Amino acid sequence: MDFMKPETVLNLNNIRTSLVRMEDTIVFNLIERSQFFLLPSVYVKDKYPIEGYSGSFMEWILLQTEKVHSQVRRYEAPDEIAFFPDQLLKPLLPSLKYPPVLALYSSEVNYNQEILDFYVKHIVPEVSCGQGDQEENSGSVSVCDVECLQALSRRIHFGKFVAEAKYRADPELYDRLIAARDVEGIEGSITNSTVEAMILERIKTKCETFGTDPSLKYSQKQQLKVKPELIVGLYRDYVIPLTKKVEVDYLLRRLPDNN
Ligand SMILES: C=C(O[C@@H]1C=C(C(=O)O)C=C[C@H]1O)C(=O)O
Repeated sequence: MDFMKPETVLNLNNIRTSLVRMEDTIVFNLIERSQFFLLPSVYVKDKYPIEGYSGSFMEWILLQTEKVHSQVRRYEAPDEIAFFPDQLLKPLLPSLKYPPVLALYSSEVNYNQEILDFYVKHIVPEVSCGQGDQEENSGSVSVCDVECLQALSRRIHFGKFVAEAKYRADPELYDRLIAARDVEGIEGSITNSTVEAMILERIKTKCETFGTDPSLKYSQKQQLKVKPELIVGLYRDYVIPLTKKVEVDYLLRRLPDNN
């Protein structure tokens, strides 16, 4: 997606194509995480004492990753939103002048804390290969978790582009729904059940495809690396509902004069 071209960025078909591509990243990252045990220690606050820091080891790695990535201006991009926006560093690279596509308040629509919570509480226990706290994997698991979280965050917050594209397609409708604070009306208007069903079916196929070793003969029964119904369930119960929450939140503030 070329974020320098507003007409490209706000084309709903282009946005949906980007969301399809993000499925690959999310499925592959969750397959990676499925190699490891639960490792609850990396999620326990102050389990690993770090001077001047209070929090879990995994969140420390996430914070340090965001600091490094902010220095290559990752969080200047409109499709990237940090888990620790107040602790980012000044970019070392010159700023890119992204054309304004989203509303000025867009960066305030940040669901990363909710994403972090459901990832640790619901996704890790389901995706990890079993109970276990092998300390030697603490670093690998934390790095893997950061990849998963960043991919989920980008996908869910892409809902802002979906919302902006839908608003521009029918500003009168949304101005009326927003003025009436009709949350249900907005939810109903942004929901496309056909697209959602296609996404869940495609996720199932991708898990079955990416989760097998193509070099093995079909006759050899293969243990899938990750249960397709598990990732489908995560998309159905968390990823899509959170994306829609982002859309609704973004739209509830999207009045004609605040773009
Ligand atoms: C993203 C869109 O908006 C909604 C959210 C979807 C999702 O999170 O996958 C899919 C369809 C819609 O219900 C869209 O219309 O493509």
